[in-house]
Amino acid sequence: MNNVVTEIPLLDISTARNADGSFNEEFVTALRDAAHRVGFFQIVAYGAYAGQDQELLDTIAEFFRKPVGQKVKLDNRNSAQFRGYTRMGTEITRGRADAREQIDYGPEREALSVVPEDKPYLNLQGPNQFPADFPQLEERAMAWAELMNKTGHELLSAIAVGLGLPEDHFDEPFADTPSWMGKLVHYVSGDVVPESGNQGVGLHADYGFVTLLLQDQVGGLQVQPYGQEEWIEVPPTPGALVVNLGEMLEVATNGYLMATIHRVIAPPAGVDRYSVPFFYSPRLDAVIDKVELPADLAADARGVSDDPENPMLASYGANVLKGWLRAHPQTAAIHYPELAKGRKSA
Ligand SMILES: O=C(O)CCC(=O)C(=O)O
Ligand SMILES: [Fe+2]
Repeated sequence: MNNVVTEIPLLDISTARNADGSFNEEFVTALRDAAHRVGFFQIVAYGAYAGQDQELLDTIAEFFRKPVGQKVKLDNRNSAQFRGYTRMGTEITRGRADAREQIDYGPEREALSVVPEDKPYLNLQGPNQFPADFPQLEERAMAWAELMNKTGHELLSAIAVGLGLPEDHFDEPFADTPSWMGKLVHYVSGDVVPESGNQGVGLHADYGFVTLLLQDQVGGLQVQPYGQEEWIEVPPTPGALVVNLGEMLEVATNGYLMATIHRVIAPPAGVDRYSVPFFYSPRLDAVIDKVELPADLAADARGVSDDPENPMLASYGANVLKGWLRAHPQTAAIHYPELAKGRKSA
């Protein structure tokens, strides 16, 4: 039985490589331990310019202070890609409204004109919705995404090395048209969205490979490491980025690495919380093969979670579309009526 985890590890990613460019063994071991045991950790020194994190959070706060009439011009119900603005309390997790509003965004590409019926997730390629009259939001969000893509690649390379694989093991599924996702999120207290209780976002695991999260100093993000009842808080830490693993890595490693369950408790009355989750993700049509683990690691693989409400799919596109349909039922009913009909809410 595992010991109870009480702390979220903190790693300095500027120590990830030796002077000759190879990965540093001590870093790789600490990363593997954090990823396996907790599934959540924080990193510092990831290469943001001084003040970049706060500037982004301030820009988001300024956007969300605009009247809702202006924000709904970017309504994600107009987007088959689920991009743009989600109104307060309309995103659903575990069947309950979340006390947050947000903008979802991704790579700016044209939607495909023809999508094969058996690959509906290819519809997720398409344009963003950003406010034309507040251009700094798009500029800063996209610059952030570039930094997060670099950081995500570095972390996944180090994770590969920790699993005894070549550092470029996971590169191919990310080549050409990777389908990363960013979110600009504003949480409010539960009394603003009474049906949420105090659910900022309900408990869930992330769909992709690696999530890189910028949170402000308010707090409320909680994690439930594998096999334990106790929730632990991810303490807001100036200069740090929170990292957690998604379902694709759990599938690929047969549960040696886990998509750890987490949630956000809504802030107290009158307090706003802002965060920027970034999901470092491969092409929509990527299918992830299981990796061959060294025997000592394979012995510690825990298998893939068997939650009938949340089957894990090796096809990245199918896995991510499953998540969008569940979280945004109104948008799903408009753009994916056949698929939306077939699923019960989870
Ligand atoms: O805002 C946060 O702190 C976490 C959000 C989250 O877990 C998600 O959007 O997947
Ligand atoms: Fe999450």
